[in-house]
Amino acid sequence: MERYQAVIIGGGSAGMTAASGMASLGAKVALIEKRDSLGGDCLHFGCVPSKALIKTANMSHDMYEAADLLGLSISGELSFEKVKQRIDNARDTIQSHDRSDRFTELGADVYFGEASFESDHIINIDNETSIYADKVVIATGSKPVIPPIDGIETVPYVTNESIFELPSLPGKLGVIGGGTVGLEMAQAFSRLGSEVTVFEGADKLFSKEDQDISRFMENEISKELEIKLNAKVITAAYQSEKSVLTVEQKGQKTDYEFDVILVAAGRKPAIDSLNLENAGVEKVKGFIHTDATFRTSRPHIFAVGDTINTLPFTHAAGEEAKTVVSNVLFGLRNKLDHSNTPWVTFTVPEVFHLGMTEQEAKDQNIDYKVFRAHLNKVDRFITAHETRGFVKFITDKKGYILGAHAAGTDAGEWMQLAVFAKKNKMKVGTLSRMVYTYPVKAGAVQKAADVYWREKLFDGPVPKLTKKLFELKYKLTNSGKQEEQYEH
Ligand SMILES: Cc1cc2nc3c(=O)[nH]c(=O)nc-3n(C[C@H](O)[C@H](O)[C@H](O)COP(=O)(O)OP(=O)(O)OC[C@H]3O[C@@H](n4cnc5c(N)ncnc54)[C@H](O)[C@@H]3O)c2cc1C
Ligand SMILES: NC(=O)c1ccc[n+]([C@@H]2O[C@H](COP(=O)([O-])OP(=O)(O)OC[C@H]3O[C@@H](n4cnc5c(N)ncnc54)[C@H](O)[C@@H]3O)[C@@H](O)[C@H]2O)c1
Repeated sequence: MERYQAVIIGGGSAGMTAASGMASLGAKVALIEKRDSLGGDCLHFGCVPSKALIKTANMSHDMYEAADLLGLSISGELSFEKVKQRIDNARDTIQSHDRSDRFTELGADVYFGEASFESDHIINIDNETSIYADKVVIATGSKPVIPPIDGIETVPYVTNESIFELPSLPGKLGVIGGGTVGLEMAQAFSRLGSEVTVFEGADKLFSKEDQDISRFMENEISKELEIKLNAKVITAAYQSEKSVLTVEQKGQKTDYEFDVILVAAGRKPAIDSLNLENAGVEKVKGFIHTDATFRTSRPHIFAVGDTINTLPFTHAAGEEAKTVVSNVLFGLRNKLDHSNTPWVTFTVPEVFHLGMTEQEAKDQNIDYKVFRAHLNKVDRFITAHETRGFVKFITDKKGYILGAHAAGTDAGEWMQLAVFAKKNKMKVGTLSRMVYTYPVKAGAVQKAADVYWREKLFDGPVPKLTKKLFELKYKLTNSGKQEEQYEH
């Protein structure tokens, strides 16, 4: 039986990072992936295809808007095949960076097959091969939750795993779940020309965001999409090649007919087939339970990424995997908390989230301050006619950043400044005292940060003191001059 210092199960964002880190340090490593290529959900069914779709949909939407605005006309029909080609092209280009030979060149052995625990140190691959692992990293990611809706199995619904393979653009698309996946997809399909309705069980959208952001975004998104809140999908049926959802809202039941249904009702860890019980690895609320060093209930077995209950994002999975490398190989106890890990929702406008929301600051009885700027006061956004949105910083009393939130065009790009400042324990005022090129979108960050100095300099005791000082100086200078005048 082949023996390894570390076996990594799952060749997605987390698994690939852990495997390349460990192999680069010279450890004998195996990486096991159940699909026939590496890359994981992010590459095949998640971030990459969805962002390629969103960009393409926005191009189409902006083109029609521009034509309208400039008196041009557009002819021809959108080719969904071409949309899919752009998605495939982006996927293929990134896939080439995630080739398995990149890992074999680093010295790792890559196995393609489904892994499960035979015992706490023996990993079985496809019921054929068994390998010995001194240490194990579980990085098997997550999969879509299919809610218990009567008849859902009779409907040919799609999830994020199949939506990018649709043969044609759906005329009418019903989306179950108004979370990140649901809204990003719903807006993109709507912008390509589908008629989209989103059914969200909760009473609001963007529920993890700061309340100002969620209220603003709910309003923005509702301008483009049909949103049904507090909507409970009770039954699903397939009739005459249409999917019919019966939805209960405010005690009333209504039937809606769609060409395609997207189920985007959340995700759960993909750990069912791992036989965790053979290794004694414990779960809590369906996630693998770990400590802050990513050790599970069995200290030689680690878990990272979407299998654990932290932040379900690619960059979070990657950072967890980096942290775990030295913990696995050198027995260190490096920890990672996600207080400086941002996330972005790639709707239009884009939403950026870092750290505490205002409500969280209130709940923790923190004496906080808020600094904000609206994009309609920022020249770059005014010149681009993209003034929908705002920036909001939440700081402690002294101005140290606790949270940073924004909605606006490309907010995910220009708000990265806030991550640097927060991680390096800077006051929000620091973001004011640097020279920004004029005019850039990051000017919104400066505008919000400027408020810190305005309050400090102009609302505090300083202006009173300087006023007195200037009055005194004026008197002294001018009283001499007046006497001189009288003498003449
Ligand atoms: C539609 C969509 C869009 C998203 N967009 C973004 C985004 O823009 N930005 C962002 O940060 N995050 C985004 N995410 C989230 C992101 O995809 C995940 O957080 C990330 O992929 C998690 O990485 P991971 O390594 O934990 O899991 P994955 O990347 O899913 O990798 C897990 C791998 O393990 C393999 N595997 C599973 N079981 C086994 C087994 N038994 N044996 C062997 N291999 C196994 C799987 O095949 C998979 O390749 C998106 C998710 C979705 C669904
Ligand atoms: N831009 C990004 O970084 C990005 C993009 C997409 C996904 N993701 C990640 O993927 C994760 C999963 O996304 P998701 O949108 O599937 O999950 P989610 O948890 O964000 O949203 C699921 C939504 O579905 C609703 N819901 C659940 N069951 C329902 C039902 N029966 N009827 C109506 N509504 C129902 C929930 O109330 C919730 O609002 C996210 O947490 C996110 O971390 C990230």
